[in-house]
Amino acid sequence: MSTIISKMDGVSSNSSKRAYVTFLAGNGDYVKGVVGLAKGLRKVKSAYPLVVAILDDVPEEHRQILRSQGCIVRLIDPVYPPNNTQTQFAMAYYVINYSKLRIWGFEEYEKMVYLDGDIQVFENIDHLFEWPNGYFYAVMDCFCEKVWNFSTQYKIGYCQQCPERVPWPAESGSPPPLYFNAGMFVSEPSLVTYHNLMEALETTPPTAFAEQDFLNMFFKDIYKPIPNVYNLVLAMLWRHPENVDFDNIKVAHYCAAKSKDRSLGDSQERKRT
Ligand SMILES: O=c1ccn([C@@H]2O[C@H](COP(=O)(O)OP(=O)(O)O)[C@@H](O)[C@H]2O)c(=O)[nH]1
Ligand SMILES: OC[C@H]1O[C@H](O[C@@H]2[C@@H](O)[C@H](O)[C@@H](O)[C@H](O)[C@@H]2O)[C@H](O)[C@@H](O)[C@H]1O
Repeated sequence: MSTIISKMDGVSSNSSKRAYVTFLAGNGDYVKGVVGLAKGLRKVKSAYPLVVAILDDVPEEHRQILRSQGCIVRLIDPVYPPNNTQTQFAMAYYVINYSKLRIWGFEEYEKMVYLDGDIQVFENIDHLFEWPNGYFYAVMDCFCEKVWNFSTQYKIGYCQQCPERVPWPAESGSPPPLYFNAGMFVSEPSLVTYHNLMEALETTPPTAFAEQDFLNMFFKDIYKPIPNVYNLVLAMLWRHPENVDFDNIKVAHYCAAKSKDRSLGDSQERKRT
């Protein structure tokens, strides 16, 4: 049962209990993305710190670089989904992204804005912390990229970004619930929510989009779609330009295959995406 505890509404949050949070694993180029994120948040004069949840395989040199950029570096243990040899992740490395779930245990914070390391912030988004408690705010994803080719949506050409283009077939029942991209979200850390996440994970077979699928299931009752100016998944530019408010983009998410080469360098680690 996914019980999510949130502070009473109307109880104003203490600003020292707010933080931007990101996740870093490995010794490759993602650290460049996180440094870019830290610089971007500083450039737009964010009032809150960037906490970097790192796995133990992040080298000390990278940790020092992050600290020199004013980041708070928090070591977390990895989180692995229940063993299931049948699982075919959309990208093999997605399994490491389950470790993001540890951040709900950061109970020293009342509210967090999570941003992937391949995200850049171009305008101040501190106002997200003022949004009412008790909801999971995130941007709707797009199903049109090849990485979705295992899915029914992709096979029939359905995308939630333009449900009128290819309507969901009546014979397949109701259309899938709105589905968010887990590269950016606003949520409230709490030990109860964290323990419920971990407990639910133990009995949830892993699926293609790993923790993103899991988070969509867990938070489905309180999910609130927000404008894609807060997490512009790059593929939206060529898949759904009509849905992009080009003059007001605040956050760009370089998660399309190959887009990272431009943002994170062209190392071996990037080749896999
Ligand atoms: O080897 C890895 C894989 C992922 N990440 C972190 O997990 C996030 C999500 O992974 P990725 O960006 O590859 O997913 P995408 O949004 O491109 O699907 C990254 O932005 C990083 O913050 C990381 O640090 N090292
Ligand atoms: O582990 C699953 C990941 O799923 C999401 O990435 C996907 C998704 O956005 C697809 O729609 C894109 O087509 C694809 O390129 C991209 O990798 C999150 O951004 C990431 O943080 C992480 O949760």
